[in-house]
Amino acid sequence: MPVLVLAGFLGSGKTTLLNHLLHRSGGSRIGAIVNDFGAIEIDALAVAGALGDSTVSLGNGCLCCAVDASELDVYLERLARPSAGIDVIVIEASGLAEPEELVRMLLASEHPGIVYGGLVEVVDAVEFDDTRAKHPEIDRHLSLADLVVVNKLDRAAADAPRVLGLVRSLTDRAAVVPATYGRIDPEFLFDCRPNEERVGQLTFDDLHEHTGGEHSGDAHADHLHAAYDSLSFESDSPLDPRRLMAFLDSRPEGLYRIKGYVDFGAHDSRNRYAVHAVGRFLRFYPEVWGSGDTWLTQLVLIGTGLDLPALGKELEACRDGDAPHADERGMWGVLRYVQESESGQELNQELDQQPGSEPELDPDPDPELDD
Ligand SMILES: Nc1nc2c(ncn2[C@@H]2O[C@H](COP(=O)(O)OP(=O)(O)OP(=O)(O)O)[C@@H](O)[C@H]2O)c(=O)[nH]1
Repeated sequence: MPVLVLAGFLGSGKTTLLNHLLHRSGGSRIGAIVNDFGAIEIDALAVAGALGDSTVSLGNGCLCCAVDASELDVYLERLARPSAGIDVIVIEASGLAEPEELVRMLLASEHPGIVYGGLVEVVDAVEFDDTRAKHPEIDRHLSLADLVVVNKLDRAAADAPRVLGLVRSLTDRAAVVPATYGRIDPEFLFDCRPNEERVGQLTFDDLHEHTGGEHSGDAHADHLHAAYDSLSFESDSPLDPRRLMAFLDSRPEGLYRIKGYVDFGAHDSRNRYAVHAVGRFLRFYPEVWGSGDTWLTQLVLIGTGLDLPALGKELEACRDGDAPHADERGMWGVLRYVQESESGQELNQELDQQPGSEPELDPDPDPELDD
């Protein structure tokens, strides 16, 4: 059974692409191993409808460091057994994982039924230049890829030819596929074949180094995630939408990624709100609460140079002390960042936040009434 690695920097669209594949894979059944950087497994929660036999979640830390190949084998074994009826396994790496390490782990796997199926890298076309400037190692990741999906082209239409050309120049014969919301033909995935030469470059010593001995503390010092911290926040009392918006509006530059689910209590008792921030991009996605759901807020914040205790306190201060008296205007700030439908995407394209600024789209018919 082929096992593919789905990698790409924080927020590039890996979970979105995986969800697309899970919905559109035709007759083929995809097993997923989802690896989250934060302690709360937001990505696993977001992998739609697939939780159960065909999805395994590995939380809290990058797979490239958190488990060794034999642990990964246990998870592969679970998905690869014939009774699971799975045709291909996709490992969604955390946005800070080292793809090379994951490939090595798969090549070192002792599971007889699996074969390394290639590396898929997802690129955020909007953030690509900034991400490369901050993390030159991204170029190396792309050079190892067998398929590169240049995503978010809806937000980078004018720049698409340049970004696609640049990505092509950084890859080594990999297929480069343009995409929006990760909507690629699943055939690309099944056709994705690892380049034997690149795989051959990972020597026996590399494999031995990774699987044979203890990791020394320094072995991972140059990994992308070494400079990143994460904060996981959970609250069973609802958050006040105005306070949360004030927090988000003033979030520090280093806070690159926020993801999770927010309970606004009586402000909207029908929906929880999935929230995603990637750089200055911010969106909320209302999702109707299920009857068995526990009403909770669960957030993961990831970034560099963060004062985590201070951020934690600020989030705690977003708790709503006055929940039963929710007024309908309280949600307006949040609703400005809701993408109503995919056809409404154009409206939202220009909504990306500038630090401290208000978005242009204003659903408030009478700004005087706003507090
Ligand atoms: N406009 C736009 N937004 C997108 C596109 N693809 C993904 N997004 C949004 O980008 C945000 C991050 O997407 P995810 O799929 O969670 O990204 P990820 O790579 O799994 O994130 P991490 O696991 O944190 O690294 C979400 O708000 C998505 O809805 C796209 O093509 N266009």
